[in-house]
Amino acid sequence: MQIRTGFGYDVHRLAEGESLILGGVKIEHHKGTIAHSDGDVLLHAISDAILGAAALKDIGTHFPDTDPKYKNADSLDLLKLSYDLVKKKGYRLGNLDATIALQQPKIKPFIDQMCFRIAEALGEPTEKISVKATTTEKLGFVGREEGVEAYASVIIQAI
Ligand SMILES: Nc1ccn([C@@H]2O[C@H](COP(=O)(O)O)[C@@H](O)[C@H]2O)c(=O)n1
Ligand SMILES: C[C@@]1(CO)OP(=O)(O)OP(=O)(O)OC[C@H]1O
Repeated sequence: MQIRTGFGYDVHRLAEGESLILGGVKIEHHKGTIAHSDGDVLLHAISDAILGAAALKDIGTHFPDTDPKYKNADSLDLLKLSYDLVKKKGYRLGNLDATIALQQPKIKPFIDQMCFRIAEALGEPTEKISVKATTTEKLGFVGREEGVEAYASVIIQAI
């Protein structure tokens, strides 16, 4: 069985009054992400990891942030479309593991819901999906609450 790995990373700036959407879940907070789409940094990292595993470049290539079509786009749709490309190339998700780096708020209460939304968008069981969170102990731009980062790694398998 052919197995391939993929890795994704994304960062978005945080600003007062913007929406904070992570893993398809809206989280009430005084700050949110600045982006062309809905700014779901976690789903962008996961989409890049899935595309990268199949050597299909990245979401910026497939869904450019200069295209008005993707203004305020739901990143669950972009994730689904990314996975459609990977499946078309003959691969299925083995598993995915992701980490969000965010100083505030605590997002642990929303993690299961994020995994559910991701699994639903991919049409895969939740057992294949893992999402974690960390602060950066108040260090760097994440620690200063200027931005949020996400890292994702995946395995895909040839069907
Ligand atoms: N935005 C965040 C950051 C972290 N968590 C959870 O808290 C635990 C402790 O975080 P440290 O950065 O102090 O290690 C971490 O393991 C996460 O479960 C969170 O919910 N939201
Ligand atoms: C998602 C896209 C497309 O709207 O834009 P943004 O929401 O700005 O996100 P980013 O991760 O900077 O780039 C990927 C783009 O394709």
